[in-house]
Amino acid sequence: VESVAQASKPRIMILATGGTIAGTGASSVNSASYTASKVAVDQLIAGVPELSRVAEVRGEQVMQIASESLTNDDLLKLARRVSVLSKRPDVDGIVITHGTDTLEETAYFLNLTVHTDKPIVVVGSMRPGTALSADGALNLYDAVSVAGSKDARGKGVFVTMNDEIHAGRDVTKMVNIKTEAFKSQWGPLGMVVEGKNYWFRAPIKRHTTQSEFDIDQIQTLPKVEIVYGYENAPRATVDAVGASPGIQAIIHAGTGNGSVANRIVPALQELRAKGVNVIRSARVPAGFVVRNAEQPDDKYGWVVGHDLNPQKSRILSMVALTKTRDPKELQRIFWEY
Ligand SMILES: NC(=O)CC[C@H](N)C(=O)O
Repeated sequence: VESVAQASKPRIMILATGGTIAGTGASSVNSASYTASKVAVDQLIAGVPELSRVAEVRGEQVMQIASESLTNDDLLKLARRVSVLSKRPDVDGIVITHGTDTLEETAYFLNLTVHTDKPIVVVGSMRPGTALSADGALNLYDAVSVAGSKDARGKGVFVTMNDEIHAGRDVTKMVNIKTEAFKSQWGPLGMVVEGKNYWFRAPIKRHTTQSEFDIDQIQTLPKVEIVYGYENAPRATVDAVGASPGIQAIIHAGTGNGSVANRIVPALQELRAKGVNVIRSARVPAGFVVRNAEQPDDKYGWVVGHDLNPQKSRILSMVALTKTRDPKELQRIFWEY
């Protein structure tokens, strides 16, 4: 009877990439100063024996880095591994442990490019495992329970932090220091309590199996950079970034409703004339950029980033540019994903 019960448990792969969830501090009171990306995946799993209550887990160390140092090559490597594992009949779901600083970018990239119905959950922590009230163990337990849940199938990529289940597309790191670091402006999808999932909503934007993008067909990612808007910002920054060899799009992290300083508008227009796409996003952490408000996007051939923040706008632009450089098509993609 015991072995039958064992066999019926979902089989979850845990891919470890580093971050605070794999961090260690000098003492239990070091919640903020510690070294990230130290603990190996087997040790992480051994530290949470409760995982065996909800799943049969296996671990794999894909990399061991702080997420602020993640490159496009790292992202492609991780996504390809997730894609391969998601096709295996002995894998029911995938959990990725990750540093929290750029976790939202990785989660959105996987959401856009991995073709699977199987749950993929990206998870991190705000305190290292050595700290008082460390949050990584419960976050990981929650992630594994979501990855093994039938209710989570076909809903794209998730992030589980602080008992909440967030859509990888919507979630962003809003607060540093605190364990309630991750928020979605449209709300979380659900919660995990004692390993049980409670769902309240589902994502509406295209993802995973419904996506026109597929990691198995993406060889490289085009260069897309971000420039920040602020009082007295010079056009020289835009010019310098625009002169970067091979650049295909520039994300303008504008003020307010994606507004652009009068001295920067001509710099962006010149780049557009050279074939570089201009995406208007905003530095404001919530709301969304309205097309043709603040700037005449139709007239300039610019694209608006919808409700995606600058870093997520960069992820979607890179993925979209693997298929098209037409700003009308790019805008359609920004509405749909
Ligand atoms: N809380 C964290 O995971 C931050 C640690 C590190 N800066 C990273 O993003 O990997």
